[in-house]
Amino acid sequence: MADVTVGIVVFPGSNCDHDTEYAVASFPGVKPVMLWHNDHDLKGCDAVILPGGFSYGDYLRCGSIARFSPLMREVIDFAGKGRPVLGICNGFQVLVESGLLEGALIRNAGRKFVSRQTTISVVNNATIFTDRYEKGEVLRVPVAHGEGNYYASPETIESLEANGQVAFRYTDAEGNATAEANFNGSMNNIAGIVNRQGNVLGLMPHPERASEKLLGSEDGRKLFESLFAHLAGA
Ligand SMILES: NC(=O)CC[C@H](N)C(=O)O
Repeated sequence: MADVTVGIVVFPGSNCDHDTEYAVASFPGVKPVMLWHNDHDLKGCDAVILPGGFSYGDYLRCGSIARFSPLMREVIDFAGKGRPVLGICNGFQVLVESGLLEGALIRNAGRKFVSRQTTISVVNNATIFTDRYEKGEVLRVPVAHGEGNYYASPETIESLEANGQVAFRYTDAEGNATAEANFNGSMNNIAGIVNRQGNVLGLMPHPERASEKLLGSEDGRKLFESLFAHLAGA
């Protein structure tokens, strides 16, 4: 695989930045580059990842202050040019607050922070982030969030579904989108979506925490593999 560089944006309060760096660095030919939120330069990276955490202490709403970080102007511009941007958990929240993805992430149904293993299914495997998965493949990927309840207007939900923008759904181990699997109350069991152009993905589960056997699951690896193969032109 040709060398690719992946920028990981560090906000004050990020706490999955180094987990993400570790996971990214485990792929041959892929170099993680840490990017400070207060800079203005994406340093020529081929893709940008907004990692999980508690940017700005989750004040107001998760991601709502991080969205105004100087580097986010560059990220919005980069995404507008069709370049790949991935937001994981708090990163997903920053993406919806920035308007790069539709909808909102509100308090979990049950009002509690939830940290646990989940099962999710690949709904759309025809994206640059998911094409190494089978359609309907069931993955074990952990979550840890307080505001992961995906919400949007019925019209938006309808268009996300119709356009194949739902990338992942919370399901049971058989791939059924049951109410029990939907622990945070997300509309249509939505765990991750892409933008209309397909170059921006946000998801609440943490693929970087499911990237090697020792962590209990490797099911998140193919997400990175899909993206990195795309970047390398493979
Ligand atoms: N792991 C995370 O990124 C958590 C995101 C955010 N702090 C929340 O609780 O919803």
